[in-house]
Amino acid sequence: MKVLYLDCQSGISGDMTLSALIDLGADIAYISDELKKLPIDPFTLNVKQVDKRGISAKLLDLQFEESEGDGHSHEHGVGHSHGHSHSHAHLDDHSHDHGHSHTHSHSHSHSHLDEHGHEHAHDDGHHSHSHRKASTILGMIRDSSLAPRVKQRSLAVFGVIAEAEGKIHGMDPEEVHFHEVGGMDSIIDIIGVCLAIESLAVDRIISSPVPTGHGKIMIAHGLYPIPAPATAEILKGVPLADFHVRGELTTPTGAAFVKALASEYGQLPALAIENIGYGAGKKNFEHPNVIRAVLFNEEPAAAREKISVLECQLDDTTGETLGYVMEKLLAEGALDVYYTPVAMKKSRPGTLITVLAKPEHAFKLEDILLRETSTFGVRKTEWTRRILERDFKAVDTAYGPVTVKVGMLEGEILKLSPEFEDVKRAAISHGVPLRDVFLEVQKEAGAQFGLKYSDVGL
Ligand SMILES: O=C([S-])c1cc(C(=O)S)c[n+]([C@@H]2O[C@H](COP(=O)(O)O)[C@@H](O)[C@H]2O)c1
Ligand code: NI
Repeated sequence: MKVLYLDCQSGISGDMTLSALIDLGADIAYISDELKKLPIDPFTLNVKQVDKRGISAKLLDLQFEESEGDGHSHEHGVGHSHGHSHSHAHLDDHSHDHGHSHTHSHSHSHSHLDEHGHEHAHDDGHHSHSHRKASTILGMIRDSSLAPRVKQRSLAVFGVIAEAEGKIHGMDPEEVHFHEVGGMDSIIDIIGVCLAIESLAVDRIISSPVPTGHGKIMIAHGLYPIPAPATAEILKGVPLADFHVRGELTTPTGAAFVKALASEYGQLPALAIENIGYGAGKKNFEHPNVIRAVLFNEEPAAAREKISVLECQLDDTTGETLGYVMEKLLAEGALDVYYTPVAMKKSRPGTLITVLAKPEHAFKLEDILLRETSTFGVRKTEWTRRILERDFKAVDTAYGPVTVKVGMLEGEILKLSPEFEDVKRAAISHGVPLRDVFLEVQKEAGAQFGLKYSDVGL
């Protein structure tokens, strides 16, 4: 299973991410071809190699083809309901960290209010560009021929942005009219990233903590704080990085990737790296302004799981209490509990209590140790364990049905283990030795699963 780690040490934006994934090996022709099936402006998608403080990285080179006659390169294929000719749609037209280079001849003034032509749109707090209404973009994605996971991921990203914009502007998310974030570039960045993820066959995404940058940014709405309100809204629940740089490091689109696509936040996973890609931001800082995309190949997910290990040792607890505590821990969901005799300080013999638990049960089990034993503290460590896939099958025997636990490695049956309580019940009810029932289950289970007796772990 492929795992993608987004190392956002200099923040994250749409074009940086797309560049990094292309650098990582995503098929640019596939991305471009799939995007061209959508009703969007004609474009060419390229990347060029740039140097960002000594790191060679890909920079997105997205060019829109000029349309004849109107001097306006963007016909806004999504919706096309507006007749006015202001040139507003492109989110990279302002000074924040975007790598798109445009070749259109019409003059983008680089004064945001003007170039986005949005002043009119804000008179009543609503916007008239139906081509950038959230519901129109979401509809276009739903009606497209994009692969199911590409659709699902793109909808999730746009959904997160629409929710945030809706909250900021006090509107229904479906009715939100994107400005910068709704431009053709953004549509290409967002769906392009989802296509790139598909091209790399990524199943799981982890993101580093995210630095936002600080200061002010001029956008269509005016002079806004950094992080922009939409970015801040989207980043709720995402750990921020303790790295403070003047300027916008993370944009709403970048934040939305992290929020909608990553299932975990944290450090690089403890896996072998397969490949690394660097995507450049447009700005230059004292640090390399790049995002690093790292690809891992993980063992099949089912084969390894996380467990919590709880420990404490006691030198003043009775055997009666220890017996009671073990039963209680198991009843409350511990996977296993075991006691190890230990020699403790002051020459005292003691008992080390070890509890294996699912991470979600750890807190409750710690409570039991703290309340029911004399300990003043509990240690917790996180382990992973590789386990066989398992299934439970009923096997008919001369002593009635007995449940057998089947252990498999990549589909191959390695172990058949009769459930002890079933065997015990059958032995008692038939008045036969436990061993006779075991041997009978061994014979029947071996025959049912086509294993030799010697392969049946009885
Ligand atoms: O377009 C809109 S409404 C918009 C809102 C906000 C808010 O925070 S609200 C911020 N921005 C700025 O647009 C650019 C583009 O962001 P991308 O995610 O499309 O790269 C960025 O500078 C945002 O701060 C736009
Ligand atoms: Ni607005």
